[in-house]
Amino acid sequence: MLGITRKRCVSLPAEDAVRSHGHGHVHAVDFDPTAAGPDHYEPEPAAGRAYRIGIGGPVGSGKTALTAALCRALGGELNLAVVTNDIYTTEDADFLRRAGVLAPERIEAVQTGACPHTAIRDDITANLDAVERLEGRFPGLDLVLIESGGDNLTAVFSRGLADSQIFVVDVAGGDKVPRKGGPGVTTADLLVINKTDLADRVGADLAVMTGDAHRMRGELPVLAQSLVDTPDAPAAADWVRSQLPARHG
Ligand SMILES: Nc1nc2c(ncn2[C@@H]2O[C@H](COP(=O)(O)OP(=O)(O)OP(=O)(O)O)[C@@H](O)[C@H]2O)c(=O)[nH]1
Repeated sequence: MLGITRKRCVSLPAEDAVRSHGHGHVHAVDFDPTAAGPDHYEPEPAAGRAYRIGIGGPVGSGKTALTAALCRALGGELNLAVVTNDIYTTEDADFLRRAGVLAPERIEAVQTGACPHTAIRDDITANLDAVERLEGRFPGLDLVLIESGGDNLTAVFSRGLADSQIFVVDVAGGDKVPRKGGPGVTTADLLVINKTDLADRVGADLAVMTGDAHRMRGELPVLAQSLVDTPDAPAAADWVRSQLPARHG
């Protein structure tokens, strides 16, 4: 015995049943492994730094395309920068620079060298360094969009890195994806169902996708969009605008 209190599953007297959560025992601390919501006492972002929005989701769902669209929509009204994450390349940063959506020096590339979730959730140091370099280069930065590399349904941003997060899935992944859940689908501040223009071609039922998404997310917003039909993502841009004064003002 090490003489420290360890957070582990133990059996407690009946009066502590209030902490029971239905799998046959109670926890010694208020810990619910199925909890989906953020900490109610989550601190506000520190004044004087840029607001940070993480954009995550499965491979190829449209994260870079959404990032480009948001830069086009918001770059004229906000002091904006981007951090991209790729495993072995600077592919997404190169794409955004080539597309000319922001001045090249406003885009920083992080190479994770491992599964993307390791750099947005587990050890966020490289991403924080990139954000701080951008903040140093562009005083008064309003917003940094941090695009994750494509990962699976369990990959979400550490709240220490992103103030809000968008999770992007697409219809080509199949209309079963939203009901499969996972923290990206259930807890992201905005769920985007992308590539709605392809729904008929891949036999995906959009009503099923949005219905399942709302069922999995409760009150949290869901946005179905096509970046072919609306290349500047006006609804997603409005959502980003709504985040800034609410959390930063
Ligand atoms: N038809 C259609 N294609 C789209 C849409 N959004 C993105 N795409 C295309 O889907 C492909 C993948 O988009 P990306 O934005 O690179 O996807 P990503 O999630 O950043 O991909 P990774 O970074 O590799 O995970 C590209 O060819 C995009 O042009 C859309 O709304 N409709």
